[in-house]
Amino acid sequence: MTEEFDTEIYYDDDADSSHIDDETVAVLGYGSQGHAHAQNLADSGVDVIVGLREDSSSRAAAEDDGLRVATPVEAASEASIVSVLVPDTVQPSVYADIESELDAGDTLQFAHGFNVHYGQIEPADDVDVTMIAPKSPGHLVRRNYQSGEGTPGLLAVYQDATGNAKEQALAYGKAIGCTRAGVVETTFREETETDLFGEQAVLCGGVAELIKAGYETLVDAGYSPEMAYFECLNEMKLIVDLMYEGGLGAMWDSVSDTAEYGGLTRGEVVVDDHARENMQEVLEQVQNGEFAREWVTENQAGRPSYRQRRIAEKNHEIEDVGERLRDLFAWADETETEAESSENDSESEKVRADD
Ligand SMILES: NC(=O)C1=CN([C@@H]2O[C@H](COP(=O)(O)OP(=O)(O)OC[C@H]3O[C@@H](n4cnc5c(N)ncnc54)[C@H](OP(=O)(O)O)[C@@H]3O)[C@@H](O)[C@H]2O)C=CC1
Ligand SMILES: CC[C@](O)(C(C)=O)C(=O)O
Ligand SMILES: [Mg+2]
Ligand SMILES: [Mg+2]
Repeated sequence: MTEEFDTEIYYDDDADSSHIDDETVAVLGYGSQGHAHAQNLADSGVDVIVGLREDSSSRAAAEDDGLRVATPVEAASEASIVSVLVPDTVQPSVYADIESELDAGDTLQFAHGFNVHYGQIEPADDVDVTMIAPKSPGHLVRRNYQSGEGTPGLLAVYQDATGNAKEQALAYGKAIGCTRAGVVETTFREETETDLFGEQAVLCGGVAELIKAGYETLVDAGYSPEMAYFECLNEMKLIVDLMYEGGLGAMWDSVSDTAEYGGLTRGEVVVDDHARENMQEVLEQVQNGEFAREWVTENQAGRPSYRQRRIAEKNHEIEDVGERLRDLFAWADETETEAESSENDSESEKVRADD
């Protein structure tokens, strides 16, 4: 454990596998996170049972991967740790089905705090409620486990009925490979609010809008779509790789002085005070529950706005240009292989299903 920072970071040596070795873990869902947790747990010697609907499209994949599969109710009934890895929007109804299968002293384990934090799931007082949230898409959680690297994650304890919740969560984090890289202790509230803000304002929403706005600015000014694609989307990965390896400094060191001066003076023109005020508003809507209420209502209404926005995003010109360009260049094969290996990525399956 290191205490160099205010937050504590836990590694393999801080986790005692005996807290999970003799338990049965029900992994509900076999999508992005579910397939990674289930396979990593099993490879770490933990008894795993995957909980899926009778007619689940994921059932064949889980069985092909050598895992036992049952319904969520059967799996929860057999297990002492229930890892809830179905989509956030269906977790409340799946929880309602399995609630009566939880015995005193069992554990409800999450990878994101949305439903507990916003009161969509109210666990009984006599169960432990914990979170190990890998800070990564599920396919990398699996890939990093297999390569030996591990994936950084967060640990939080919402409810400690047994007095053993944190130790068991750490053992779970070790079994899925997170403590190899490092696990940071946090709370359900902090994980939920920072995760939602990050994906909305920066990682997913912010970056996608920045890319499209840059692309449209160049194309509207008469530059070729191919140039705009390379400049605003393709090169993004190469720049972010440098930041990932060595922070912003590594990126500024590697680009030309011209890029560095231009970036340092013009970046703040684009992300100006107005953009920062908008970010603040996005954060407030996460903090005061407005986003959560909107997302719950959107689902209850059958996702009309979500579907419409997905279609518009898919039909953006940059997607067509990118598809054609990726086919023409050497890295196309590698990209395709990675996408194909993401068979369990239900996000991409959902998009395909909506097509
Ligand atoms: N995606 C990620 O990388 C990350 C996700 N998380 C969190 O992990 C959790 C899981 O997310 P994610 O992995 O994206 O989920 P997915 O969308 O990938 O989950 C899909 C899986 O859930 C099953 N499922 C869907 N609906 C039901 C249902 N009603 N009953 C039973 N099973 C069902 C699907 O099976 P079927 O074939 O039956 O539809 C499929 O196996 C969430 O809390 C999320 O916030 C945290 C960090 C990153
Ligand atoms: C960044 C998106 C994420 O929060 C994640 C992969 O961590 C998610 O909800 O998928
Ligand atoms: Mg996240
Ligand atoms: Mg998230």
